[in-house]
Amino acid sequence: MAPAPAPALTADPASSSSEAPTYKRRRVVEEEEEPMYKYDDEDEDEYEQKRYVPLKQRKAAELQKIARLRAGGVGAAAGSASPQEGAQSPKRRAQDDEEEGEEAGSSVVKRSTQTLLKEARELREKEAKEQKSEAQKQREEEAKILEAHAARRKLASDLELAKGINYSEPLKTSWTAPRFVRQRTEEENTILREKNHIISEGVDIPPLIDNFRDMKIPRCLIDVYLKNKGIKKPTPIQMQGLPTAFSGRDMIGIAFTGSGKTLAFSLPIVLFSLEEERRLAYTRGEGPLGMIVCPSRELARQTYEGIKAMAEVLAQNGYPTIGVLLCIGGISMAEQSHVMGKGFHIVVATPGRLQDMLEKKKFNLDVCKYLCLDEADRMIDMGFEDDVRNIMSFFKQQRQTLLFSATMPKKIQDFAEQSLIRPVVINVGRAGAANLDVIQEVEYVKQEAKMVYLLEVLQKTSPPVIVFSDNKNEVDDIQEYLLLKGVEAVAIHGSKTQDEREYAIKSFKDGKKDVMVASGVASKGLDFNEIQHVINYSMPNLEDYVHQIGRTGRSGKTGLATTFVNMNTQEQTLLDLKYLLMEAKQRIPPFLAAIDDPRAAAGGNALQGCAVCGGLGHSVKDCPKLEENQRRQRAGMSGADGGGY
Ligand SMILES: Nc1ncnc2c1ncn2[C@@H]1O[C@H](COP(=O)(O)OP(=O)(O)OP(=O)(O)O)[C@@H](O)[C@H]1O
Repeated sequence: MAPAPAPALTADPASSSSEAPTYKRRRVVEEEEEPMYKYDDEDEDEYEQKRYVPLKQRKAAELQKIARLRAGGVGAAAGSASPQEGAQSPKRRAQDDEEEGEEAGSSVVKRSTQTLLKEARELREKEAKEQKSEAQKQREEEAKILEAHAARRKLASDLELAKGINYSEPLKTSWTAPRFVRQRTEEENTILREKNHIISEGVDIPPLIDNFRDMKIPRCLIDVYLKNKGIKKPTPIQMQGLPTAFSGRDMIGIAFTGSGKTLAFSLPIVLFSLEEERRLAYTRGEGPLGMIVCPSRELARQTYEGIKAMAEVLAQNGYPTIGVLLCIGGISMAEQSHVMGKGFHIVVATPGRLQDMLEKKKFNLDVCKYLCLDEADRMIDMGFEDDVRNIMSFFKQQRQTLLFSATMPKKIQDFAEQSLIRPVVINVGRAGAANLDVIQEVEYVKQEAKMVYLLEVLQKTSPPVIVFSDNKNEVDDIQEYLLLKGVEAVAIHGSKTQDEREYAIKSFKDGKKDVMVASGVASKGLDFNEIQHVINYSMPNLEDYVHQIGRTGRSGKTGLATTFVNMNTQEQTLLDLKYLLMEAKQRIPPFLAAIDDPRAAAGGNALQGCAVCGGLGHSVKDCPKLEENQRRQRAGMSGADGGGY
């Protein structure tokens, strides 16, 4: 390659020797018949050497040259001498040439190679720097957004906040793990946790226990209640969650849908009640000892029924009676006055009705020591945060607080952790990951073709099937269409009366109806018997999607989920969905595979996920949930579908 004869080489006053490399290089150029690559500005440069050019002009010419070379990029640079060389000071250039060696021929090749390499390296460095600063900028931007998002008050009662009450030690309970469990080393516990895919964080985490007998649960509950439900062995969230709750520790339990979280928080409250009642029987006006708050009436009722069944089995086996109250909107509390009349231990509630009852002083939380928020993140998302905080202000003493959900974005975890006392965080799988027992199929269906296609998709499995739509009118339309086509379908959404909702759930649960058409909120967390197929008539946000498909594939059985998407589905959501399918090793349809992640092109870590909603396909900067929250805040509305009251 031909060198670029630069004026600086001859003009360097530091080159006193006649053997100066500048000289040799000039000879080489002269001897060459034609340089392999010709520098466009060569002649001009030669000319410039021979006349005086004022400094200002020289600088301007240098700058122009650099700009031209930059515009040409690496490819153009390879065809020329180095753009950097053009920008070098004369002295530096002479030094470079000195370093390049004495021999003319080899010096030509060597110099140009080195220049190109140097140039490429510099370009790479420059690009890396630019990328780094881009990533840095993005991180800073995200941190700011998160800070604003986290600028919520602690999830503590106003009373506690006002009085500056800060409990530092967890509650003490009389429960202890068996000796052989306590004697296990931390390494042994770690191995057991790893074997069961449990990740626990916190200080002094209670050891996990992998069978119900060793948990010191009354025999009748194991032999009757659990056996009747086909429950023999604890699931991972129960192995770690039950000993943690029994020990009085605050906890955040995150495990995929259908993994048995309900038992992990219901059983401890039942056993604490039993112990209290044995110690000193509850009388009229006393209680509750513990509370479970759920985001929807149906979920509250389901949990209530589970606890009632446990209490009945205990009573039938000679244990004291445990009073359980259901406190949800849409039912007459007078019906349950007999429960309140006797004194009761447990309340299962939705936030609105609970708040109402507390404000009307129908009962109080003077002795309440146990609070569980089921689907805690959803409750906060649905706008119940202030209700929950208000409920907390009715507590008069330290409580044990438990938060459970299948989706718990890191930011809500962080926020909740601040409000708990030395909490233990238990994760089974990634928060927000789909249940691996669900086969997920995603189909592109045009908006106008959906209804007809639904009939075809219904044939994929035998009943029972749930069809989800997030629009109440659409829920009604789908039910009507299915009924017209002879499909036994019921519908449930927040605008239905309580009787209609209860009828729908009961007839579907009892197998009298094949299809339930539901809005997401109304059926969240519900545990129906062996749902074969979940159809998402339209794609909801990713967290709702995970909860909705999680109505099938429960208790270790396999289920199918079909989701309709089309051009109305946001690309962001589709990208989130694509990553979720990849994570669960599901088939990715070509139209999803074709969606590129802009972060991947920018060199970002695509699979890190959004700290606000947990979606893997975007960063917090583009979080649709954050946008939705802001929109709601501006409009001053809650996201509840009427389901919580
Ligand atoms: N140890 C167990 N072994 C087998 N089945 C179990 C076990 N524990 C609970 N189940 C059953 O698994 C089903 C799902 O349990 P549960 O409703 O508690 O799930 P979940 O984790 O709360 O799900 P979601 O997040 O959807 O609310 C229920 O029918 C329950 O009876």
